[in-house]
Amino acid sequence: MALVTVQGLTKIFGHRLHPVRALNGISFAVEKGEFVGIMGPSGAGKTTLLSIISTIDVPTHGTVTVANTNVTRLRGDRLAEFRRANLGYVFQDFNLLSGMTVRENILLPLSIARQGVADAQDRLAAVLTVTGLTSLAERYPQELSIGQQQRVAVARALITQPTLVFADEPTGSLDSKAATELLRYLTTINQQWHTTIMMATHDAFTASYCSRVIFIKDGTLFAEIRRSGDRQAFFDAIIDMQATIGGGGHWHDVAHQE
Ligand SMILES: Nc1ncnc2c1ncn2[C@@H]1O[C@H](COP(=O)(O)OP(=O)(O)OP(=O)(O)O)[C@@H](O)[C@H]1O
Repeated sequence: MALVTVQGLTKIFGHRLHPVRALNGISFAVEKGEFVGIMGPSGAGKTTLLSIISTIDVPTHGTVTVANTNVTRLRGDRLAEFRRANLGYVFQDFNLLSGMTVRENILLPLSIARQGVADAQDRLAAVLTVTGLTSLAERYPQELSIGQQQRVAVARALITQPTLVFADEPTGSLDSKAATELLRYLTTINQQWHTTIMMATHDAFTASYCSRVIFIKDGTLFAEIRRSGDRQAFFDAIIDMQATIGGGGHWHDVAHQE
């Protein structure tokens, strides 16, 4: 049973006379426990796709089902409740609050959702461990490296124990060492907690940590590759696919070194 089903998704932006078709009838499914990368040239529709699946935007046509709920139909309180119960968000500009410690930033989503305090402390200990932040819990964001700040954003996304985590260019502002570290933590979360992750990225190295990469071009599904062997072989396959998809797109494909 798929956790996410995307069916005939179309998004048209702009004025009737100058429409921009960002998504063009795209369909695919994601199983529970997958770590899925979304790649494609600049303007292919990656952010638009992730925004609609994550309920931040609505499609012009088509449906998205997450955990048996048609999320494209949800509005108001029911949408807010669905997000709180099921979804976690990690973005490139991670928006930590500078007046709050790491611990307070991570706990913030729970105070909004009014979870019991005893449970919150258990969850806090678990997410601090899985993101390697236990010793930094009482620091303020500005006392951390950029990579550590991004891990706080991941911990904050995980504190509600979401079924599905969305990451849009999560390594975009990190150097290669911090990116590698973050990707290792995301892999641990995916493998130990079975959290399903959907991640948009330009970067083949980043995508090589996924279990499957979906390539989109001009708002439609171009190809997909599954990781079967080691990460280096998967990285090479991703680079080959980027060359194949090529065609007028712009890749920011600076390979990271481990
Ligand atoms: N709010 C908007 N209004 C009009 N056009 C938009 C809007 N958002 C996106 N688009 C257009 O839709 C298309 C897909 O954009 P999107 O941001 O989803 O691509 P992307 O694959 O994430 O690109 P990038 O890799 O450059 O971030 C582009 O042609 C873009 O210009």
